Amino acid sequence: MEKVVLVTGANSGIGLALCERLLTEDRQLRLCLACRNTQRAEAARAALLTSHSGARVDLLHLDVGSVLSVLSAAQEIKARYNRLDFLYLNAGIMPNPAVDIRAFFTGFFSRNIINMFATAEGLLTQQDRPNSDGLQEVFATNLFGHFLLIRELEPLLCQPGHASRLIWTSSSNARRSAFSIEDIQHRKGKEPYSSSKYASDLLSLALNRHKNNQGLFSSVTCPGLVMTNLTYGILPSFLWTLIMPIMWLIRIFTNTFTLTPYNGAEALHHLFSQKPESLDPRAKYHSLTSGFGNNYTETRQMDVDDEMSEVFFSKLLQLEKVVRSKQSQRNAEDKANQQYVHHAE
Ligand SMILES: NC(=O)C1=CN([C@@H]2O[C@H](COP(=O)(O)OP(=O)(O)OC[C@H]3O[C@@H](n4cnc5c(N)ncnc54)[C@H](OP(=O)(O)O)[C@@H]3O)[C@@H](O)[C@H]2O)C=CC1
Ligand SMILES: CC(C)CCC[C@@H](C)[C@H]1CC[C@H]2C3=C(CC[C@]12C)[C@@]1(C)CCC(=O)C[C@@H]1CC3
Repeated sequence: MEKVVLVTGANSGIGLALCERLLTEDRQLRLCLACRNTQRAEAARAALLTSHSGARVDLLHLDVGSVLSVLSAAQEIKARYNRLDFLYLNAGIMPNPAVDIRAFFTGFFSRNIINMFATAEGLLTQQDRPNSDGLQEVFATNLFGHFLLIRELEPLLCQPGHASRLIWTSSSNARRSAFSIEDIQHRKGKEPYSSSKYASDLLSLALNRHKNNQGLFSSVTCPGLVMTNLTYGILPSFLWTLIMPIMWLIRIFTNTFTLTPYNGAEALHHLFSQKPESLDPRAKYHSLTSGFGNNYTETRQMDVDDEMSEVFFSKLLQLEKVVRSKQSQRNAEDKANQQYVHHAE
């Protein structure tokens, strides 16, 4: 039976590399690239079909940071497919990043150097802002849009006698200290990216608790440090060019510098062939690359607890209600406006 796999943020970086790897693994696959940028999505599809002629690759417009787009994309998915085996929740942003150079040099000459390079702890801040739905953009894109998508797709994902899988692209930058259960959207802090990734770790745990008995299994991955559009946005390009040889050198000392999207997609690809029974709901699956360039996946325990994940889950359900009712109000207003224009004409 052909598997249906949907990947969000599939037009570049880790998402696109994952699609390449999945098509190499399973030629029968029906792959759906869910992307917000249609032009880039078409280019990605063309590239995939060049290396895998005859493959079944569909496109779907999805801006995961927009409630309206998520709701209409979900309708489209339910109309197109009668099953969804894998949903890769991969799209992500890190807007306006800034590196704390002083913290970098302090860390560089300390015992914390390896951890600093692996997790960017204390190094990175971002500036976030509310989007047109009134949600913080990083939270909306990296977490809430995906949550809403899962909720909308439950009829496909939770089918009796059939297991479906969620696979999150989290990060080594996900830190409990950056997340506040009182401020789940991270309105007040300067580490919305770290907070949103920690939130995905919490949500995955809660989803497993609530949905495993309905055949839905969630896992969290960490791709390591990968050179993609997201990372290239952190430093000016001349600086990346300057430090690139150093980055390849550091790779000898830390296996988390996976660097290429192909390597970064290792754990995401590894999970594709794992049976649901073998998954650990509290584990993060890390893509790692040895100094000799060999890829492997390692499981490490996440710093998450049941109580916090449960509170977080109920807060998300509450927010979902608010967001849905706002959206229906908007739809009603739009309809009324259209009727008004129609009558006026
Ligand atoms: N690179 C790294 O070192 C690491 C990355 N990650 C995570 O990996 C994931 C993939 O990022 P990466 O490949 O590095 O970076 P890229 O910028 O190459 O890929 C990000 C993808 O997400 C898409 N995207 C962003 N916002 C939206 C949106 N609102 N709706 C739909 N798609 C969207 C982008 O599409 P578009 O072309 O439209 O912008 C793009 O396809 C992210 O979740 C990131 O946080 C985690 C750890 C490390
Ligand atoms: C100032 C310079 C000479 C050197 C700066 C190096 C940093 C830019 C990088 C060191 C650790 C990196 C890292 C990430 C981004 C780039 C670094 C901060 C991530 C935060 C990228 C996105 C992730 O999800 C995790 C990465 C962890 C490590």
